[in-house]
Amino acid sequence: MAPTLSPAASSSSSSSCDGGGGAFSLDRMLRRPSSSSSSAAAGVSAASPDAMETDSAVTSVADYGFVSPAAAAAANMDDAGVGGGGHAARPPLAGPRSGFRRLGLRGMKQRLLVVANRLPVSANRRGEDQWSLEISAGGLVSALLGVKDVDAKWIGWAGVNVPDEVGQRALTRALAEKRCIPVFLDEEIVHQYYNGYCNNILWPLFHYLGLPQEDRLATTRNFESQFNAYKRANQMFADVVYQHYQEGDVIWCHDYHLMFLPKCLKDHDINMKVGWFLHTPFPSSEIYRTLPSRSELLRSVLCADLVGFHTYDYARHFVSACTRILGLEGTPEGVEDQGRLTRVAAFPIGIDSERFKRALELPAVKRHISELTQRFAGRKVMLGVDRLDMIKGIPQKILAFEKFLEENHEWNDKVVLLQIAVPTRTDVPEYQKLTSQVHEIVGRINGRFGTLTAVPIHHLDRSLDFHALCALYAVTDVALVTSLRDGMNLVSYEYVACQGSKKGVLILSEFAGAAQSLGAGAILVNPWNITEVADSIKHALTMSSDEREKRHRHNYAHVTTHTAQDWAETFVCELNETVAEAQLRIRQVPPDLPSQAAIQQYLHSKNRLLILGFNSTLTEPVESSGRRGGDQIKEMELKLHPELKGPLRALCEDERTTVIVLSGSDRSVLDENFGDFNMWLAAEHGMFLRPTNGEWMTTMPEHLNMDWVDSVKHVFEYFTERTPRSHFEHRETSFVWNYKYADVEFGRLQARDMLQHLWTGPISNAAVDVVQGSRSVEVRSVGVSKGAAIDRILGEIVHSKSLVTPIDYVLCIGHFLGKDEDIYVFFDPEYPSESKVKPDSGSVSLDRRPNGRPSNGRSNSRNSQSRTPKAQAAPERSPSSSSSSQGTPNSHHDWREGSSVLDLKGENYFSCAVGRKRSNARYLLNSSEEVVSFLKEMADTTTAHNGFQSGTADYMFLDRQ
Ligand SMILES: O=P(O)(O)OC[C@H]1O[C@H](O[C@H]2O[C@H](CO)[C@@H](O)[C@H](O)[C@H]2O)[C@H](O)[C@@H](O)[C@@H]1O
Ligand SMILES: O=c1ccn([C@@H]2O[C@H](COP(=O)(O)OP(=O)(O)O)[C@@H](O)[C@H]2O)c(=O)[nH]1
Repeated sequence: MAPTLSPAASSSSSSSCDGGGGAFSLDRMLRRPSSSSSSAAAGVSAASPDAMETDSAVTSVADYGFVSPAAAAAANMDDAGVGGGGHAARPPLAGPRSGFRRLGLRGMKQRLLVVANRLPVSANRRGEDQWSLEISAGGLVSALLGVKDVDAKWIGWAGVNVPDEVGQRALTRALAEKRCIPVFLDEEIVHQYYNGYCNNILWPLFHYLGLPQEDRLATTRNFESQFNAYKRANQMFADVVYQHYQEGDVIWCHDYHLMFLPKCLKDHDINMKVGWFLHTPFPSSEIYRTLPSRSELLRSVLCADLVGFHTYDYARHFVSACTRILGLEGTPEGVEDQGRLTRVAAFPIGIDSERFKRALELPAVKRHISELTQRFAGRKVMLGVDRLDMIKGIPQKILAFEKFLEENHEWNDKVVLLQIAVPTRTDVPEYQKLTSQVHEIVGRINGRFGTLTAVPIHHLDRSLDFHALCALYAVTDVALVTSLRDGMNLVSYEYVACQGSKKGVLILSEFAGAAQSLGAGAILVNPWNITEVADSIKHALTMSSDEREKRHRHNYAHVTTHTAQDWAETFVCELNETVAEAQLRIRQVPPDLPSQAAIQQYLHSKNRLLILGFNSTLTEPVESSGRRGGDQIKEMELKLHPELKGPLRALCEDERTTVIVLSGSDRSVLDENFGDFNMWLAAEHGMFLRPTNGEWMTTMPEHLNMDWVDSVKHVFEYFTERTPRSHFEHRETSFVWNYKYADVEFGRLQARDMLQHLWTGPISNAAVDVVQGSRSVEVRSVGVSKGAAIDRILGEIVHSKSLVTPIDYVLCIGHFLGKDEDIYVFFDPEYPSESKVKPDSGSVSLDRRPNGRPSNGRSNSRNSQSRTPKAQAAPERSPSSSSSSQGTPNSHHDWREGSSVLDLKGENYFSCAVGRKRSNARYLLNSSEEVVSFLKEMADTTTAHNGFQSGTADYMFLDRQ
């Protein structure tokens, strides 16, 4: 499995995937169709002849083949790529990375649907129903073409507007030959979605160029419609996926064009396996958060099961954006939202290096090489190959070259820079401006340094075919990659792959993803530092052959072992594993509270106990998200949800119901919110108890050691002062430091540091528990926990109410920290009794009661629960100390001995965690809003039920004294 948030090593780490057995296969995509099959389809003409393959051993870029139906049939595969004996017809793949988990029916292979904005071919119309197809240039296309042995279809836009049905049908047929499926986008949507939102907004932003600044108002106005078009376009891609999806397929969405797609897909079918990979950088959250639609896009991407990036940095930025902007939990594995994990990892892409090496052996390429060698004899040749995009730093590169010429006159006639600038996104004004800017600089420099016979810069505004490109890569002495930002940059990989004999030097921008993999062998530069780049050019041109060789060897080893195929296999394998793990996790998540059953059992029971947490259970929701963090002041002042007042009062007034609010908050907070309710209040995790209409008393175990308080206070003050927007609460038996509103990453670091202090500092031997929440650190005396307290609280209630009927219904709802979840277990009749006493739980302190009588721990309690109830009055006790303002409950009684106060079986015990998926509770409610609806319904139903019964039965009052 790929290590998450660390590079998913693309060469060896996926061997575990083989465990799934069988070959996952995308291989047809790369098979070269026979000439008959490629021209046989009606209306399909061959791609441009100069790009056609001349050596049968190597596939050319132009028809880098997708399987034809005939070829598929020959391999016993149907057109959908799922054939009866498909995989048997093919030899098993060699090597440790060859296997992907095979899912689905025996003999069928898992299929991959690659969804990317662009198909790997662009279509040119040759007549009403005639199309020619040509490979499109670009990193993503090159990488996926390098992926062999996977059974895939590619869904995307053919890069052309086809308004008529005849044309659409013909193109669909032609593309089917290449296992491509078109998404038809009309001109307006392409303008708004592709030129607008993708290339004018997301692309510059993701490459740190910021949002468009001129004419702010117009941008804001356009933004809305462009974003809507973006969503619409993503939905159109999704619609095509639905049509072709078969259960078990893997859907791999690519790039910033399709950030909305994971959501569309999961909304349609939650069981789809969806991966999303970003080919560009993901910027620092400080840049990303300027995007108006930032949250919607993040949330949509998080719908995917697996989210991949080229580098660890991009993955880290993404997780950081999710924590800071959405307020979600970033974990080493990814991003967690309400217990659902989206795995996030780095999967550095590679190339099909063998294809380049083989190409160098082709006669056509050799011819090119010899022509170029002659043409530039006596001069060193430097090469730049880029799409004409501002992120590629072409002007900066040329200016650095100018500076080099300026400072090194001896090189004036001895070096040439060949710059291939492939036109791209030519409809976007920014790109048009860049073209003129580059032309102007090139013209100026050539004018300045050129001679009658030679110019220093050869600038080509066009793409080259594969053979010409390989030849160029092979003959040049230096490659100059000066991207201002670049997701990876495959040109640098391709250059290294073709330099087996020459061992030329790679000058590489430190802002390209490739710098992380090729940084050791390349000369790394900051492209903004023109002087540094100029110096590096000199260094490269004058480098000793020994140094060149060493550097080259390093990079060559990387490029030839981290291939595109490894990349894709690792990603798909990881996606399969992620989904399998998620399914396991889901199985462990408790089910939703069966509210009807809980209400019906409640109605038909005679003596009920409701234990309710307060914070995030009964409180009114406060909008809170990440950095802005909602309303801190409001949230710090806990308030009972206004809609709960009525229902809660109705439940409390029912004679057969005892309600306890059990909270970590201190007494004043509970007094303020529940002072006039007919209920029991337990503050500070149950260390203080207030009976209905009574006074507070303490339930603290005797000898509770509080010597640690001063030291802890000192540590908490120290960290609060140094962590903006954090705060701490000092309670009688605990301290809580809360950093929910602080910068999440800083808060987490500070928390880690604080824990170090607490564990190793002056209180390391104190009798305290350090409890970590998701954004808090709490220190409590040993023995302070809700589970431990409930034992004492229950004893107190039993006494005060002189119970004659056993409690035959318990509902316990709370958003409790792990440590306090022992309360769920305390009542659970089906929980093994041994596990109810946790070594560090407060129940241990019960055994130290001064009367020396063992409190029986949980086993007695459990025995009594499982016995047939015999209503017994609880033992007599001395007058309650609850009348004193700070009394102590009778600690000598043992309310369970010889009595059966609990009559709980599985069906009348409902423990329920709020908003936590990992819980010991039996059930879940997802939010405090759900708690509100549930308690309302319970109260309403009970009122109606009691009303109906009141005329006929008085028994409800008979069970109590
Ligand atoms: O289709 P276009 O709009 O013309 O753009 C071409 C592609 O450019 C981007 O490529 C990125 O992917 C490469 C492979 O992962 C990576 O090496 C490079 O750094 C990126 O810029 C873009 O992400 C693709 O979607 C475009 O198709
Ligand atoms: O004339 C050309 C120039 C470049 N490329 C290919 O375009 C890709 C560029 O990928 P890169 O990752 O360097 O950058 P991107 O253009 O995707 O941002 C490489 O695979 C090149 O081989 C091409 O096919 N024809």
